[in-house]
Amino acid sequence: MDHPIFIPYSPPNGVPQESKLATYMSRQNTSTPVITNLSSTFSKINIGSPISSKKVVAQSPEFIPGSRVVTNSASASPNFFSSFPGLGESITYPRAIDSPHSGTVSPHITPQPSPPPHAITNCSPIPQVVLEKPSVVAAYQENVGGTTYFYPTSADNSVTPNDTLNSVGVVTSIASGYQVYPGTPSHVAALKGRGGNSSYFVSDDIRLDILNRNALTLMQPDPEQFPDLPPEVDNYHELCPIEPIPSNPLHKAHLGYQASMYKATHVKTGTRYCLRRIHGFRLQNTKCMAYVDLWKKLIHSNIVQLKEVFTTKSFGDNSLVFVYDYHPGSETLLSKHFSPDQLNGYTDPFATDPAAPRPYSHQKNNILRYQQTNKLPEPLIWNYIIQLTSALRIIHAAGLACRSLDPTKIILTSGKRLRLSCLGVMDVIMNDTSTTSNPIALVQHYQQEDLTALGKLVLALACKSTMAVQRENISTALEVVSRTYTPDLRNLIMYLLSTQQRRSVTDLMPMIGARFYTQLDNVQSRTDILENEVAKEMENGRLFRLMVKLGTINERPEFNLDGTWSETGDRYMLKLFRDYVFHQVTEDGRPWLDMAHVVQCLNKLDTGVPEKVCLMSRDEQSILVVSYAELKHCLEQSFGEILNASMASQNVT
Ligand SMILES: Nc1ncnc2c1ncn2[C@@H]1O[C@H](COP(=O)(O)OP(=O)(O)OP(=O)(O)O)[C@@H](O)[C@H]1O
Repeated sequence: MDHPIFIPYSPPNGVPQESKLATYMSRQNTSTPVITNLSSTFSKINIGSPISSKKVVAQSPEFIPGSRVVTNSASASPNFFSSFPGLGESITYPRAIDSPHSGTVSPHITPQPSPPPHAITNCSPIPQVVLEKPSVVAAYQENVGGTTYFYPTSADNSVTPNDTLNSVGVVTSIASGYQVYPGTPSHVAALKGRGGNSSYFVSDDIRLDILNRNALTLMQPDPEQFPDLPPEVDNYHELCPIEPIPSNPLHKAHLGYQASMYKATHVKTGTRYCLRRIHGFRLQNTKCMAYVDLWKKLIHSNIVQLKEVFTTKSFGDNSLVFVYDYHPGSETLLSKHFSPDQLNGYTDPFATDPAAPRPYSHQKNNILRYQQTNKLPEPLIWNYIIQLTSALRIIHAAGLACRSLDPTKIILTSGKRLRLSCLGVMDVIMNDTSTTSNPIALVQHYQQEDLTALGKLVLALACKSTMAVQRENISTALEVVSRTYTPDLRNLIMYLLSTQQRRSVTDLMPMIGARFYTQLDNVQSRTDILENEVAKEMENGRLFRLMVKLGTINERPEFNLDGTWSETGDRYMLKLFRDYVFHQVTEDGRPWLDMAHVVQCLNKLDTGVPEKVCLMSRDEQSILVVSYAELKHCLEQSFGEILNASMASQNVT
């Protein structure tokens, strides 16, 4: 590790014994600090530092020393990887205190704004390049912000600055000396209209969506509004109704049984689940639990997984509870596409009484006008078909049937994701599969019913009316579909509604055809976008952890009864570093804010690169030249002390 170089301004030949710097030096048992004359030292070192009074060429100390030729200093601007000018070229000597922040000033700099994100993404960080073997016979040339850098390359000219040769002579890439988010990849930037964004933080739409889901996940019920909620039901507590509990007990669902939905937290794991409670239900026998076991094993991106089923008296009755994964912010297909406020002011013409004395042509025109205004885009309907058939395919393959393919039992979450939400309920409530002599034939019958239900659902979506699937409306509805959608969609519906033949979900695949590729492309593009968001947040998360360590150490009022702990030794160095990173000011004393500077410094600290940095004491009397490696050591050391002390105190208590 590099020895830090201490540069006292006054007195010239040493650091005052009582100074804070001295506390740092005295902790350096193994390394002898180099104390040197300020100006002579500055003329020798060539490092990035904010201390400068004039604009100088952008240069990154990570570029190979000695192998770089800078050709265009005038137009050079600093970039994300080299925010600061080199000390060797221009120095503002520490002055007597003359700043508005008298006594507490940070090093002065000539602020040089970071380039905009797109410019940043164009820079090439070339840290720590180690060309091991080949003799340098040619130069690789690169222009960064108007400055041309030359790098040595191998004899065959095939080695770029990012390349090195491993011991067996095979070209391999080496990673940069410190981690950094390299900017939006071009293939994601091209998806901008589809959600790509070039900021360094997660995009607004994704952020809002996640915030909303988090808020719903953490939501607690108002005890005054729900006084009857049991505090605990089986292994679940913190029950919170997902929908208003119907005051009218005659509001029935699921074959005559009232049902209600709750979000709940598992007492042991803290995971949130969705409980579907069937009120007043007595389970006659447990044979149906074999089906529950089959459902529990079914995992698919288009179904809400069933976790467990239990009976309980905690609600004051005999309730049957189905526990599912919780998908916050979901809405049913019914409320998304068939609620009155989705009908653009129209009333559903299919819902009007067919026996009403109105000429048929009038009714038909009415339907067509309504349908034209409310029509769902055909790609969206195919998107739904692909997702629903995808779920049905694995359900049927598992020897099960959905039995609840209904717009109220299909939930929709962000990204147009559909999930079947009520699986297994019918198998338990009806319990008919256990009483029949031929359960396989019964399941096959229900599978056929699933396909009919799918046909009706697609027809309802295409006509934007749940009434379109009524027996008396079907022929008109099919006519409407023929007029407004492709023959493929009509044929699919016809196939699903034709009950004479035995149908299979796999027969739908050729009907979907090449639309499957469109869907795949959309999903993969979305994955690319989300992966880029993760890449950003991964870096942000890493820097956050680093900031937590720094914040835990900096300004700690007292440690182990030592009130000066955070101001002395390693911690003093970290305090000066904190000033260097966050408290820069311009020459006229204004705060200088540059996110790129902060990110770059923290990244270098995290990795502990050998690059040196100039830290100035607040009284501006001393400058310390120290490597990031040394700072990292200080950080780890100091945080380790705090960590150990915290664990020791835990052991005591
Ligand atoms: N697994 C789940 N996670 C989160 N919310 C869900 C989940 N399943 C359903 N929901 C939500 O719970 C609410 C009620 O669902 P439910 O299946 O009872 O529909 P419904 O329209 O109330 O039907 P019904 O009138 O038959 O009860 C809906 O808003 C739905 O989005």
